[in-house]
Amino acid sequence: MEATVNLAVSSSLEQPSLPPHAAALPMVTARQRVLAVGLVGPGRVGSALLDQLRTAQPRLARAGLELKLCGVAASRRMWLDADDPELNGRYGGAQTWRPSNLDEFAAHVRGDDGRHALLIDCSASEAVASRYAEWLAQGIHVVTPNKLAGSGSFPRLQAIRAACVSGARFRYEATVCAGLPVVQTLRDLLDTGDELLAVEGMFSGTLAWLCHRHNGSRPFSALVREAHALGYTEPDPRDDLSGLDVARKLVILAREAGWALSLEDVQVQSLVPPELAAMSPEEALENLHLLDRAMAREVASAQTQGSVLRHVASLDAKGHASVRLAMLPASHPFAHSRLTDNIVQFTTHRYRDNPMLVQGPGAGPEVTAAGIFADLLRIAESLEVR
Ligand SMILES: NC(=O)C1=CN([C@@H]2O[C@H](COP(=O)(O)OP(=O)(O)OC[C@H]3O[C@@H](n4cnc5c(N)ncnc54)[C@H](O)[C@@H]3O)[C@@H](O)[C@H]2O)C=CC1
Ligand SMILES: N[C@@H](CC=O)C(=O)O
Repeated sequence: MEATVNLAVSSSLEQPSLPPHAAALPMVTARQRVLAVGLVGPGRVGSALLDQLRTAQPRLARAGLELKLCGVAASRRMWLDADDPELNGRYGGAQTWRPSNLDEFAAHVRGDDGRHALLIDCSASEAVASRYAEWLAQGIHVVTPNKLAGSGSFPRLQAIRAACVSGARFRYEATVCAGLPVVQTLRDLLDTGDELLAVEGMFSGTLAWLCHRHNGSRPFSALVREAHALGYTEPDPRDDLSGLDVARKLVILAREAGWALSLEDVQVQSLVPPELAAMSPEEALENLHLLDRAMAREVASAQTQGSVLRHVASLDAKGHASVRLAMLPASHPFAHSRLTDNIVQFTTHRYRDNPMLVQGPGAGPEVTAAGIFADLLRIAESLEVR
């Protein structure tokens, strides 16, 4: 899905208009930190992020951070803005779309004046994830909700980490449970000397919402379509339904803890029947009714037993990792979750008897965008004035 990009973002290069009350604020006289930002993947999450960044620009400028939103790249087209009249002239003016080229895009955002630059990947693309190491090595910071680098080939992830010797930073909080502070919480536990023993919980906003809403009154496929329209699902909802998306999150958390887990090590129960799995993404969206019979049986069986369906996952230090649809008694703590609630339960050496819980909405463009934005701000905090 490619959402329409609000080109008003290009006006970031103009003086932002201040809200009326801001006129009373003292003008910032100290030198501003400047951060050039390029966004790849203006879909549901990317568009929500552009809105949030644009809204925050005046506030951030008053706090000493000038965000230069200078480019958006989609899969086939990209838009570049520039302070450079020659470049603008050559392409018929800023705010013009032209064929996407990630080399050109990264070079444009990086500039040649030694400024701080950051690329945000809001795609779900392998091709984009494969560029991170190169960008980081060039000193460009990278922030992403895309799970493919964190859960994919281990050598590629090692190359990404190694490329950070340039001083550029790689942050990916939104890859696990969207805007919830999960990766940072785990990092803080480990950095302060705690030891991770196990993680369990509900890691899919889509499956949480589907389990919460599925009571047999509507076909399961209709609910999946609604979750897709609300922006909760992956671009291909089969990634959620097959358990792959949650398996990726487990791998990211395990690797954060220094455990060498890969996707093949995760035992996954898929809800996608083989005939649906074999279809193209477009065909699959047309044939979601193939899910209905089995899911009607699951919910009927849970109701007969006075239980609820919940999509749960777990991971431990021995490398046992699993993702499954469970029938839980109504008294189980996970049974009380609502809507897109994710629950992450960290059992650590310090939190051994009473595990630490992080809980809240775990999918949707706005909360995900906010998680990405928070990563951007953490990087911005550490920037020197140039
Ligand atoms: N929707 C959610 O609640 C959450 C999503 N995420 C992740 O955020 C990312 C984006 O998700 P959505 O916005 O929901 O998907 P989306 O399908 O709405 O947007 C993806 C965008 O990336 C673009 N794209 C694809 N390949 C590209 C390429 N090679 N170069 C440039 N652009 C490319 C697509 O055209 C599309 O505009 C995914 O990686 C997803 O896993 C993470 C946490 C929560
Ligand atoms: N599709 C995912 C989005 C967040 O990662 C989910 O439903 O959890």
